[in-house]
Amino acid sequence: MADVKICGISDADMVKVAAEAGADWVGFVLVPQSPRNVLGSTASRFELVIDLLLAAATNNVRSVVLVSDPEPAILRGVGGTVMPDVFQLHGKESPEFVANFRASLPSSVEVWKAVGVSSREDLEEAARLYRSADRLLIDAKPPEGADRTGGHGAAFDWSILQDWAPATPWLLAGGLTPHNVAGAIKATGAPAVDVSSGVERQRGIKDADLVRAFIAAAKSQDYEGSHEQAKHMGTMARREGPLRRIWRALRR
Ligand SMILES: O=C(O)c1ccccc1NCC(=O)[C@H](O)[C@H](O)COP(=O)(O)O
Repeated sequence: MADVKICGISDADMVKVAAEAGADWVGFVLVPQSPRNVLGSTASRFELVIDLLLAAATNNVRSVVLVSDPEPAILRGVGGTVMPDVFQLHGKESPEFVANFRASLPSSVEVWKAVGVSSREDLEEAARLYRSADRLLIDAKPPEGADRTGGHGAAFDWSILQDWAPATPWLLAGGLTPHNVAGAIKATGAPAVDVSSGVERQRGIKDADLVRAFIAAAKSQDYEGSHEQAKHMGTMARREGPLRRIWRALRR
């Protein structure tokens, strides 16, 4: 069963929704250009980040702080408050930066490196360069001229992943939705998946039913349907509770 990360959450209620639906990680974006940014611009810039990290801890779901070519002050600021379970580096961080950052943290905190790919060569290069990362997040390349590196709802050609077996654990990201995630897991063998746009009702605003539907589909791996069916599935997943969901999945 694939692990699931719901990325770009910006309020504590949605942390709870994702945790109750069975998410393995919740991600918080600290990138000012992002519509999901949770980093404030004033002296209390970490206030919301701290609230979200505490909400994740309270709801027993692992937290991922996402940064992109971060200023040292941001890393020091987060690390000096409530330590997340994971730092996800989603910019042009060099292999040396990743290795040094990894070495500076306790082993209980993971460092993930996100890479945009469009070819087999990109995948192989990422696996070779970023051996020190605890996980690779394999995403689509950002569109030409984009002001941020992720969260665009764009997929890449999954066929490049065929028989790819890197030494480093990895997650599949980019353009995943409740409708395509089960197929994506089947097609690629991804051990974990990540989503942001595909569970939003409008850019930057998460939809609780789509979050539930995505997690249910990723965990059962056999769901395909329309947007409305997906939302309905999310509602049913919420009503049924985890045992009933498992029972239904086993009966299929
Ligand atoms: O989500 C953002 O706005 C974002 C901004 C800057 C750097 C990375 C960002 N997101 C990274 C993620 O982990 C997304 O979940 C990943 O790119 C997949 O996004 P999507 O295709 O929208 O599901």
